[in-house]
Amino acid sequence: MDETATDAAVDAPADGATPGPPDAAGGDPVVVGEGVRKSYGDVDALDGVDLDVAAGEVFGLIGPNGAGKTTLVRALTGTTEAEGDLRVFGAPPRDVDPARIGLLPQSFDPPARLTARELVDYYGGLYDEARDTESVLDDVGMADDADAWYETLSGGQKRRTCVATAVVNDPDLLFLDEPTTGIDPAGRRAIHRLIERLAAGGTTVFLTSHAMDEVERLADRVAMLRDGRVVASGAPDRLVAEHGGAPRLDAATAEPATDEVVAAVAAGVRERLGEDPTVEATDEGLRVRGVRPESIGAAVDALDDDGVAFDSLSWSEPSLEDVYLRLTGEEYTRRGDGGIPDEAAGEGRRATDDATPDGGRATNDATPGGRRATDDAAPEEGDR
Ligand SMILES: Nc1ncnc2c1ncn2[C@@H]1O[C@H](COP(=O)(O)OP(=O)(O)OP(=O)(O)O)[C@@H](O)[C@H]1O
Repeated sequence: MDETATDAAVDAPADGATPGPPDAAGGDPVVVGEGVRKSYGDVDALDGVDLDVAAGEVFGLIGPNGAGKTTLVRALTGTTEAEGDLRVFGAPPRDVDPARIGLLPQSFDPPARLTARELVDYYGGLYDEARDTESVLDDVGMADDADAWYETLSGGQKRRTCVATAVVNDPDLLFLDEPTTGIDPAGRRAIHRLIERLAAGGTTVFLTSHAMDEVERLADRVAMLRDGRVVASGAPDRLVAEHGGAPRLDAATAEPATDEVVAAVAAGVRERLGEDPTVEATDEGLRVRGVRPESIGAAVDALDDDGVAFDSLSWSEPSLEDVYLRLTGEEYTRRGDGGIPDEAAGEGRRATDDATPDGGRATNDATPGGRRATDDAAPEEGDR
């Protein structure tokens, strides 16, 4: 667990200079990117990214659709060209021994008329040394379905099989681009356990995911990309402490909360808790921020005092998801003020205001295990 490598907030400087990445703790970083840039036509997919990943670390990369996560993974695995200084095990990505790298691309369509076992066997056969196929299938929860053709597997089973092909060479550095998309909870847990086991064994893991709970659970450090820039990075708990906001009490009310109700509840909470609360109308009802566990009763009493009829109540600590929502400016309340911090609202810039939010592109990811194709010649085509 590396708590020291990167400060909890690293915003790109206004003058465009690219500060050197903070030192990763304990020896040379396995992955280094300094001033990494990549454009597709007018779209700046990466706009000066600095990062470093220490050996044995699980590094989580998060960000909205189109933020540049997959492009960064591709740049770091040598499957696309990018400007800037990129080093993996101290070498340019394309010079790294593929046997040391595992790669699960975001989009990966292996031959459909092979069984899961044959696929893992096939990818394992590309290396001088590979793990035992059966144990890899077992790791991803595919042992029982190993004889089914890939094309007949469910979406989640396919993804598990793809994960298996990415780890069959027992890589030192594993890139997982949204590994659990479409996988059911049991399968997700199996993948999480696998990542934890690999990390415990010394594998460095570079993980992108939209599942904040997954990243919060697995990652030692997280970098958040927005519009091709790192807008925050650090250990998840530090990010939550600095950007997650206050604990909150959510009341689901039958009627939408009017401004009058919001003001009355705010006054009541202020009186009962002795603090200046933030009360907001949400889609579901009301949200009171800054309610500590010992104050939940007083906050509920304040709702009662004002005759707020609620169907349910929930209290929650801030999480990485709150950090994400605040720093992407996606936090939403019905009244629209959302509690979005000024620094988040003004951070970064929209490099691609007119870019399609989901990337709007064909599948063009790399083959797993470091056997590479590039998209540079035909960026819109699939490469598999
Ligand atoms: N091969 C390509 N050709 C043209 N534009 C591309 C290509 N790959 C990515 N882009 C653009 O670069 C930007 C970053 O895309 P990227 O796929 O890296 O984002 P992402 O963070 O991985 O998104 P998502 O969460 O949707 O997977 C997007 O605007 C996308 O449209």
